[in-house]
Amino acid sequence: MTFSALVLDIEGTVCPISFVKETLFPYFLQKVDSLPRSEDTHIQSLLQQFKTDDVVDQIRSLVSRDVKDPILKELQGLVWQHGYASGEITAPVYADAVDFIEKTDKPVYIYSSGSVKAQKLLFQYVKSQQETIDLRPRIQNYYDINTSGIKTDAESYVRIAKDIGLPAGDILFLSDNSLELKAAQHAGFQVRLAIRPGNLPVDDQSRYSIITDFSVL
Ligand SMILES: CSCCC(=O)C(=O)COP(=O)(O)O
Ligand SMILES: [Mg+2]
Repeated sequence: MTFSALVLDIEGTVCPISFVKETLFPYFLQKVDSLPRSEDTHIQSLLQQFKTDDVVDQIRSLVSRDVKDPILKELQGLVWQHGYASGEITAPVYADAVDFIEKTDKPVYIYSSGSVKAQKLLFQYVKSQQETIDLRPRIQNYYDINTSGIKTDAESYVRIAKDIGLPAGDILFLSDNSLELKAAQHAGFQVRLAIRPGNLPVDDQSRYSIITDFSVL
Protein backbone atom coordinates (compact mmCIF):
# COMPACT_ATOMS: atom_id res chain seq x y z
CA MET A 1 0.00 0.00 0.00
CA THR A 2 1.49 3.36 -0.99
CA PHE A 3 0.13 6.67 0.14
CA SER A 4 1.37 10.25 0.16
CA ALA A 5 -0.45 11.57 3.26
CA LEU A 6 -2.29 10.25 6.31
CA VAL A 7 -5.45 11.41 7.99
CA LEU A 8 -5.83 10.09 11.53
CA ASP A 9 -8.90 9.79 13.73
CA ILE A 10 -8.20 10.42 17.43
CA GLU A 11 -10.43 8.49 19.86
CA GLY A 12 -9.90 4.73 19.47
CA THR A 13 -7.14 5.24 16.89
CA VAL A 14 -4.30 7.31 18.36
CA CYS A 15 -5.50 7.25 21.97
CA PRO A 16 -7.75 4.99 24.08
CA ILE A 17 -11.51 5.51 24.10
CA SER A 18 -11.24 5.38 27.90
CA PHE A 19 -9.24 8.64 27.90
CA VAL A 20 -12.17 10.45 26.28
CA LYS A 21 -14.92 8.72 28.29
CA GLU A 22 -13.19 8.52 31.68
CA THR A 23 -11.01 11.65 31.71
CA LEU A 24 -12.11 14.28 29.18
CA PHE A 25 -15.89 13.94 29.49
CA PRO A 26 -15.92 13.77 33.33
CA TYR A 27 -13.59 16.80 33.51
CA PHE A 28 -16.01 18.72 31.29
CA LEU A 29 -19.06 17.58 33.28
CA GLN A 30 -17.43 18.76 36.52
CA LYS A 31 -17.31 22.29 35.07
CA VAL A 32 -20.70 22.36 33.33
CA ASP A 33 -22.72 23.80 36.22
CA SER A 34 -20.42 26.83 36.41
CA LEU A 35 -20.52 27.63 32.67
CA PRO A 36 -23.59 29.92 32.77
CA ARG A 37 -21.63 32.11 35.24
CA SER A 38 -18.47 32.19 33.09
CA GLU A 39 -17.11 35.61 32.10
CA ASP A 40 -15.63 34.13 28.92
CA THR A 41 -17.55 35.74 26.03
CA HIS A 42 -16.82 32.81 23.71
CA ILE A 43 -18.38 30.40 26.23
CA GLN A 44 -21.39 32.68 26.66
CA SER A 45 -21.97 32.96 22.91
CA LEU A 46 -21.80 29.16 22.54
CA LEU A 47 -24.27 28.66 25.43
CA GLN A 48 -26.72 31.03 23.75
CA GLN A 49 -26.62 28.93 20.59
CA PHE A 50 -28.27 26.02 22.44
CA LYS A 51 -31.44 28.16 22.52
CA THR A 52 -32.83 26.67 25.74
CA ASP A 53 -33.29 27.77 29.34
CA ASP A 54 -32.11 24.33 30.52
CA VAL A 55 -28.72 24.67 28.92
CA VAL A 56 -26.87 22.68 31.60
CA ASP A 57 -29.38 19.80 31.37
CA GLN A 58 -29.20 19.82 27.61
CA ILE A 59 -25.40 19.73 27.61
CA ARG A 60 -25.37 16.87 30.15
CA SER A 61 -27.79 14.93 28.01
CA LEU A 62 -25.69 15.42 24.85
CA VAL A 63 -22.53 14.30 26.66
CA SER A 64 -24.21 11.22 28.16
CA ARG A 65 -25.33 10.15 24.67
CA ASP A 66 -21.94 11.09 23.13
CA VAL A 67 -23.71 13.26 20.57
CA LYS A 68 -21.20 14.85 18.18
CA ASP A 69 -22.84 18.26 18.41
CA PRO A 70 -20.67 21.03 16.90
CA ILE A 71 -21.50 23.61 19.61
CA LEU A 72 -20.88 21.10 22.40
CA LYS A 73 -17.56 20.13 20.82
CA GLU A 74 -16.45 23.79 20.65
CA LEU A 75 -17.42 24.27 24.27
CA GLN A 76 -15.56 21.16 25.42
CA GLY A 77 -12.35 22.44 23.82
CA LEU A 78 -12.60 25.71 25.74
CA VAL A 79 -13.13 23.89 29.05
CA TRP A 80 -10.44 21.23 28.52
CA GLN A 81 -7.93 24.02 27.85
CA HIS A 82 -7.84 24.73 31.60
CA GLY A 83 -7.34 21.06 32.46
CA TYR A 84 -4.40 20.70 30.10
CA ALA A 85 -2.84 24.04 31.11
CA SER A 86 -3.02 23.17 34.84
CA GLY A 87 -1.46 19.73 34.29
CA GLU A 88 -4.65 17.90 35.38
CA ILE A 89 -5.00 16.39 31.91
CA THR A 90 -2.30 14.87 29.71
CA ALA A 91 -3.09 12.86 26.58
CA PRO A 92 -2.13 9.15 26.55
CA VAL A 93 -1.34 8.90 22.84
CA TYR A 94 -0.23 5.33 22.07
CA ALA A 95 3.58 5.04 22.04
CA ASP A 96 3.62 3.58 18.52
CA ALA A 97 1.50 6.52 17.28
CA VAL A 98 3.83 9.04 18.95
CA ASP A 99 6.83 7.30 17.41
CA PHE A 100 5.22 7.23 13.98
CA ILE A 101 4.09 10.87 14.06
CA GLU A 102 7.56 11.96 15.21
CA LYS A 103 9.43 10.03 12.51
CA THR A 104 7.30 9.74 9.37
CA ASP A 105 8.25 11.71 6.28
CA LYS A 106 4.59 11.68 5.14
CA PRO A 107 2.38 14.64 6.07
CA VAL A 108 0.00 13.81 8.94
CA TYR A 109 -3.47 15.36 9.25
CA ILE A 110 -6.07 14.87 11.97
CA TYR A 111 -9.83 14.51 11.54
CA SER A 112 -11.85 14.17 14.73
CA SER A 113 -15.31 15.08 15.99
CA GLY A 114 -13.49 16.91 18.78
CA SER A 115 -12.98 20.58 17.87
CA VAL A 116 -9.77 21.74 16.21
CA LYS A 117 -8.96 23.51 19.48
CA ALA A 118 -9.45 20.27 21.44
CA GLN A 119 -7.32 18.38 18.91
CA LYS A 120 -4.45 20.87 19.18
CA LEU A 121 -4.54 20.68 22.98
CA LEU A 122 -4.40 16.90 22.89
CA PHE A 123 -1.32 16.90 20.66
CA GLN A 124 0.29 19.74 22.64
CA TYR A 125 0.14 17.81 25.92
CA VAL A 126 1.08 14.24 25.05
CA LYS A 127 1.93 12.16 28.11
CA SER A 128 5.50 10.90 28.23
CA GLN A 129 7.82 9.48 30.87
CA GLN A 130 9.35 12.86 31.68
CA GLU A 131 7.43 16.01 30.80
CA THR A 132 4.80 16.21 28.08
CA ILE A 133 5.63 16.07 24.35
CA ASP A 134 4.29 18.68 21.92
CA LEU A 135 3.50 16.91 18.66
CA ARG A 136 1.87 19.93 17.00
CA PRO A 137 4.91 20.77 14.84
CA ARG A 138 4.53 17.31 13.24
CA ILE A 139 0.85 17.79 12.30
CA GLN A 140 0.10 19.55 9.02
CA ASN A 141 -3.52 20.45 9.70
CA TYR A 142 -6.62 19.58 11.72
CA TYR A 143 -10.21 19.01 10.56
CA ASP A 144 -13.36 18.80 12.66
CA ILE A 145 -17.12 18.68 12.13
CA ASN A 146 -17.27 22.48 11.91
CA THR A 147 -14.54 22.81 9.27
CA SER A 148 -15.34 19.73 7.21
CA GLY A 149 -18.69 18.13 8.13
CA ILE A 150 -19.63 14.93 9.95
CA LYS A 151 -17.29 11.98 9.75
CA THR A 152 -19.84 9.54 8.32
CA ASP A 153 -20.50 11.69 5.23
CA ALA A 154 -18.37 11.03 2.12
CA GLU A 155 -18.56 14.72 1.19
CA SER A 156 -16.51 15.58 4.29
CA TYR A 157 -13.60 13.52 2.94
CA VAL A 158 -13.93 15.12 -0.50
CA ARG A 159 -13.51 18.53 1.22
CA ILE A 160 -10.51 17.29 3.20
CA ALA A 161 -8.76 15.84 0.12
CA LYS A 162 -9.35 19.13 -1.67
CA ASP A 163 -7.83 21.06 1.22
CA ILE A 164 -4.84 18.72 1.42
CA GLY A 165 -4.37 19.13 -2.32
CA LEU A 166 -3.90 15.45 -3.17
CA PRO A 167 -6.08 12.94 -5.04
CA ALA A 168 -8.22 11.06 -2.49
CA GLY A 169 -6.60 7.78 -3.56
CA ASP A 170 -3.20 9.03 -2.35
CA ILE A 171 -4.48 9.55 1.19
CA LEU A 172 -4.73 6.87 3.88
CA PHE A 173 -7.42 7.37 6.57
CA LEU A 174 -7.21 5.41 9.83
CA SER A 175 -10.18 5.12 12.16
CA ASP A 176 -11.81 2.72 14.64
CA ASN A 177 -15.27 3.50 13.22
CA SER A 178 -16.36 1.46 10.20
CA LEU A 179 -19.01 4.04 9.22
CA GLU A 180 -16.26 6.65 8.93
CA LEU A 181 -14.13 4.25 6.87
CA LYS A 182 -17.08 3.53 4.59
CA ALA A 183 -17.61 7.26 3.97
CA ALA A 184 -13.89 7.87 3.36
CA GLN A 185 -13.71 4.88 1.01
CA HIS A 186 -16.71 6.22 -0.86
CA ALA A 187 -14.77 9.46 -1.38
CA GLY A 188 -11.87 7.42 -2.79
CA PHE A 189 -9.54 7.34 0.25
CA GLN A 190 -7.48 4.32 1.17
CA VAL A 191 -8.63 3.17 4.61
CA ARG A 192 -7.61 0.88 7.47
CA LEU A 193 -9.55 -0.09 10.58
CA ALA A 194 -7.75 0.68 13.85
CA ILE A 195 -8.21 -1.99 16.49
CA ARG A 196 -6.84 -0.84 19.82
CA PRO A 197 -7.12 -2.15 23.39
CA GLY A 198 -10.54 -1.25 24.82
CA ASN A 199 -12.21 -0.58 21.45
CA LEU A 200 -15.65 -2.09 20.94
CA PRO A 201 -15.95 -5.01 18.51
CA VAL A 202 -16.68 -3.83 14.95
CA ASP A 203 -19.48 -5.76 13.15
CA ASP A 204 -18.16 -5.43 9.61
CA GLN A 205 -14.46 -5.59 10.46
CA SER A 206 -13.77 -8.26 7.82
CA ARG A 207 -14.38 -5.65 5.11
CA TYR A 208 -11.30 -3.69 6.13
CA SER A 209 -7.58 -4.11 6.40
CA ILE A 210 -6.76 -3.89 10.09
CA ILE A 211 -4.05 -1.95 11.87
CA THR A 212 -3.19 -2.57 15.52
CA ASP A 213 0.17 -0.81 15.63
CA PHE A 214 1.44 2.17 13.62
CA SER A 215 4.93 0.65 13.36
CA VAL A 216 3.72 -1.36 10.34
CA LEU A 217 3.06 1.80 8.32
C1 LIG B 1 -10.12 15.93 20.14
S1 LIG B 1 -10.17 15.04 21.61
C2 LIG B 1 -11.84 14.89 22.05
C3 LIG B 1 -12.47 13.70 21.52
C4 LIG B 1 -13.92 13.91 21.26
O1 LIG B 1 -14.54 14.80 21.81
C5 LIG B 1 -14.56 13.05 20.32
O2 LIG B 1 -15.75 13.20 20.06
C6 LIG B 1 -13.75 12.01 19.67
O3 LIG B 1 -14.21 11.71 18.40
P1 LIG B 1 -13.28 11.02 17.30
O4 LIG B 1 -13.84 11.53 16.04
O5 LIG B 1 -11.84 11.41 17.53
O6 LIG B 1 -13.46 9.53 17.43
MG1 LIG C 1 -12.64 7.31 16.67
